[in-house]
Amino acid sequence: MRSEPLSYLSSENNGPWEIYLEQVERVTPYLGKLAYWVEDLKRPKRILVVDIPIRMDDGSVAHFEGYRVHHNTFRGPAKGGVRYHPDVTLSEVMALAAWMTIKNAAVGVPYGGGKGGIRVDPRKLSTGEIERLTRRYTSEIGVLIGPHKDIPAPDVGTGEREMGWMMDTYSMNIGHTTPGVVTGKPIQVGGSLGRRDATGRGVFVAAAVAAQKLGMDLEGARVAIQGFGNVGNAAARIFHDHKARVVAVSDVTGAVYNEAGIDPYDLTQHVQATGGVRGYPKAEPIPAMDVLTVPCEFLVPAALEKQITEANAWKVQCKVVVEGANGPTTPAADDILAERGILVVPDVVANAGGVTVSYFEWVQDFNSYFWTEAEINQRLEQIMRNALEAVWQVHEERKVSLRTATYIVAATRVLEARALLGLYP
Ligand SMILES: NC(=O)C1=CN([C@@H]2O[C@H](COP(=O)(O)OP(=O)(O)OC[C@H]3O[C@@H](n4cnc5c(N)ncnc54)[C@H](O)[C@@H]3O)[C@@H](O)[C@H]2O)C=CC1
Ligand SMILES: O=C(O)CCC(=O)C(=O)O
Repeated sequence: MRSEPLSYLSSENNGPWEIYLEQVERVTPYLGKLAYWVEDLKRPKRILVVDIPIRMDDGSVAHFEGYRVHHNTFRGPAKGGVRYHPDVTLSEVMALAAWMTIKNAAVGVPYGGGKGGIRVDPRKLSTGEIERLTRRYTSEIGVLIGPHKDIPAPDVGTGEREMGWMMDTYSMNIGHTTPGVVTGKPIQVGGSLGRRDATGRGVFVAAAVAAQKLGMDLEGARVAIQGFGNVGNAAARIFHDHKARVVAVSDVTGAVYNEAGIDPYDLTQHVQATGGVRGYPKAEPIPAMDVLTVPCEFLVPAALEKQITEANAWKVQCKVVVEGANGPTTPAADDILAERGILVVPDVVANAGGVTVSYFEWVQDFNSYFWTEAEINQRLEQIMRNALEAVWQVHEERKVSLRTATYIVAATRVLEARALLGLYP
């Protein structure tokens, strides 16, 4: 099948979208007849770029650039988070949307893939400005979102608060309360118990499965975590609750290290009081990027893309990388880690706990009947374990990395759906 390069992409090389395309290249030889359809994975279904003008507190008007991308909808409505970060680009949102397609198929939730974002540093805006930005963005992307079309959720720089505003704006615009339009909302307006910690909990389950497969003990295992937001913080607490030893943590303010272990609950209090991990008195400061290369059993990148690269992969000293972030490891780094015998549990299954509980939230919203936190956590763990077992089986049978194994499982599901929807050769 012929394919021309996408004309609307910038000349960016080695950006997240190129990383995703390389991952698709790597899975293609394993897709058999379904490879006929692989072009579908390389093209987002639709892209919306919006201008978001808002009134600033000083009376001026500022314009922000926002995006919503539907990568694929063969298996269900688009689904994926919304990122507020100054470096957000269309290429990045396209990749994040595509990773959602793969992830949702890998864990078997009935969604395609979508993602959104705004090029903004929310730390430089007041609460009122963020609220106006969120509401205007929601209205601007209103043509794409809806409980049966596309269901946004939190990502970097957004959380329950923004999801509440998004739900309210959408509900006002269509004239009735619509909790199912977003997930990751506050519990009081239709959110789900367990969603807040779900991604970190899923990361822990992925680490536990890896530990069992490799015959490692979780108790006392050293864990280093890059990023101490929704994902990194929950992962740190859950590892700690299971007697693993969190030895290093970083965030945008810096990194801290303590060989004897850091109590993430105590560190959270410090972060709440001071705005970041920097200056935490019960650990020593280290250079921010060293969090990726300290000696440990489990390394959890839980911040941004392209953190483990050709430049530092040879310095990584863990046994297992469990990707909490989306796209933290480049394909070249993947190869270096594999050569060095370091196992990578890839983002598209390791961090799928968030969207899995988002799925539970969506189902609960439709039924207006809410489950207990114990039910949520038990079902989450079951889905994660089933997905990881399926991926591991392919990894062992086909002798491919866990990432390619996950892509084999997921791309097969997406492209089988494609074939069943028509145009079969
Ligand atoms: N929130 C969710 O449910 C899910 C998030 N993810 C992914 O997990 C990653 C983190 O997302 P969240 O925790 O939701 O974001 P967040 O906004 O809650 O936290 C991000 C954290 O990363 C830190 N950070 C930013 N730049 C950094 C840098 N250069 N070095 C070290 N730390 C840095 C921030 O200070 C903050 O602690 C992203 O890749 C996101 O796409 C994946 C699945 C679900
Ligand atoms: O909960 C969701 O719907 C999506 C979360 C997300 O953006 C992700 O998994 O990267």
